[in-house]
Amino acid sequence: MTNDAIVIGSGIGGLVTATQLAAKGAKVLVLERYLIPGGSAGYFERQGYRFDVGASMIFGLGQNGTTNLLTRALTAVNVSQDAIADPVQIHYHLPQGLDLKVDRVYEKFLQNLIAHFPHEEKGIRRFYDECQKVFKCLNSMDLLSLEEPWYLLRVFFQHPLACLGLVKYLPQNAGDFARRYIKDPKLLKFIDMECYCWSVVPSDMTPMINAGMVFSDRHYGGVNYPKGGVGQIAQKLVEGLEKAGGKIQYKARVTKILTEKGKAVGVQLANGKVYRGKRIVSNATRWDTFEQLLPAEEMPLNEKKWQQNYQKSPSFLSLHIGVKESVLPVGTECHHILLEGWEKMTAVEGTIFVSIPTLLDPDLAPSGYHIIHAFTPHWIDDWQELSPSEYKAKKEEAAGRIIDRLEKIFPGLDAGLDYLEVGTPRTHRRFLGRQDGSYGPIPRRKLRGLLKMPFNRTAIPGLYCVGDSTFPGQGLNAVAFSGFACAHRIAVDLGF
Ligand SMILES: NC(=O)c1ccc[n+]([C@@H]2O[C@H](COP(=O)([O-])OP(=O)(O)OC[C@H]3O[C@@H](n4cnc5c(N)ncnc54)[C@H](O)[C@@H]3O)[C@@H](O)[C@H]2O)c1
Ligand SMILES: CC(C)=CCC/C(C)=C/C=C/C(C)=C/C=C/C(C)=C/C=C/C=C(C)/C=C/C=C(C)/C=C/C=C(\C)CCC=C(C)C
Repeated sequence: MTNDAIVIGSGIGGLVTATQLAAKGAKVLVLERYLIPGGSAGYFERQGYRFDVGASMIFGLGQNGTTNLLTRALTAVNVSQDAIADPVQIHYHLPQGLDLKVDRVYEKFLQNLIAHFPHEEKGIRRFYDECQKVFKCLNSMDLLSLEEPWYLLRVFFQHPLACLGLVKYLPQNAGDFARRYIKDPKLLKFIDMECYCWSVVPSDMTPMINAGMVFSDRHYGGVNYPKGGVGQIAQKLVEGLEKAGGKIQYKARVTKILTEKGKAVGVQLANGKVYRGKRIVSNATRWDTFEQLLPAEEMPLNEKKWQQNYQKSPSFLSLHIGVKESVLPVGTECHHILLEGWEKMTAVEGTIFVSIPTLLDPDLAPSGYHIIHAFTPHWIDDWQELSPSEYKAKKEEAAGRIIDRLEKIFPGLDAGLDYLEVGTPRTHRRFLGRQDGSYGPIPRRKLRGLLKMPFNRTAIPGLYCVGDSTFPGQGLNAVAFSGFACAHRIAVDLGF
């Protein structure tokens, strides 16, 4: 029997699409090139440590509202994931002595920020309260496919004010609101960093809808770490997928999307095997989908336009560190951002991101040790055409520079090292299957909010895209939304 849907890739976007469809009774096959599911939300194990490969700050595992999309995706296929609440989203170590913690409690966070900028109290409250308005609109309604007119009609009648609110915010960026309410240049730099650390662009280019989600959900459902590591989310989704009758194959690299009379009808694997499906879903990036899996010279016009609007963000240099527990004083927070000069915020090796998951789940490391995952932006071009010894030496030098800088917040780090593995943009390309190891698409210039971000259907009938190069972009909870929307649209198209 032909598959109802074939999903290329088992990132969170692909798995949410697959589980949603399987839960509705569709026959689903997921094809994953790697050995385990999860993509950027995967993991690897070395010497008793379980390291997260990418995603480390997890939204969407809350219990209430409608925006807890990871919890909802798991529940839909009768599985669940224990989550550990993170009391502080980020501890910022920023230039000009701006040392600040983003507390889970909204008012406490505002007070911490206002203490640094008492003259801007009004502006601070107006900006973050505006973000809360976006979130309240989203968190009041079922989140499904915006390409499905009956759904739009239904939510509009159920929640007219929330819908009109979202229509207002869709074409706007967070920076537009920040500059309207706030004047202090240092505070505006801080708002840029608040956006940059998850959207990889400053506030002027960060869609207001996404800022509303992140800046509010962290105080609502909160940032929660999945017990057992980030990789557990994908493992659980696969368990649910299989319970619901869906299938997944690993080491199954799709090299071609097959079309007949312009319609997507199946896929071909690297080993030549062909699978046919009524609908094909690509969880590979749009660049991979339209340049590698389909003939680049036949790229649809709207994809060319998308590439004119969005470019690949840099990749990351990642240090996966095992360290003696004595290096981290009691009370250290799980996530840190380090930047010494504002002008370096978006530069290569400018901002350093740090995640220490063992502070929340000690079982991820041998007893007496912690995991520190430190990462900083890097472009693949700087890592190409190196001999193996040059590559190794370049990794060691870069790791040395990062560790030196981290000594400022974790004195004794170097002396306390137990394990170090360095990942480069090449590592991300190879193991996560992402073109140039990119973290995802970023606007080439200031765009109108999310208006230019495509939904799931593509110009090729029968082919859908899901994941971070579809609306609303990067983030596990964001790609989970894209998965819900994609499955909804396909289910309607197939009459489920
Ligand atoms: N929160 C964080 O700290 C953080 C950090 C890094 C990444 N992320 C997020 O993770 C999300 C990624 O989710 P996603 O769903 O878009 O995708 P993904 O990139 O995680 O997963 C895509 C999957 O498709 C597979 N794949 C790619 N090409 C294939 C092919 N030809 N054949 C078979 N399999 C193939 C890959 O191996 C991978 O498993 C992004 O939104 C990113 O922002 C978050
Ligand atoms: C009817 C009418 C008239 C109308 C209608 C309208 C409507 C309905 C609309 C709607 C819309 C919607 C639904 C939307 C949605 C959205 C969403 C869901 C969104 C989401 C988002 C999310 C996000 C963005 C997230 C993100 C996150 C991230 C990215 C994170 C990351 C992180 C990192 C990287 C960090 C790290 C750090 C350290 C470590 C320190």
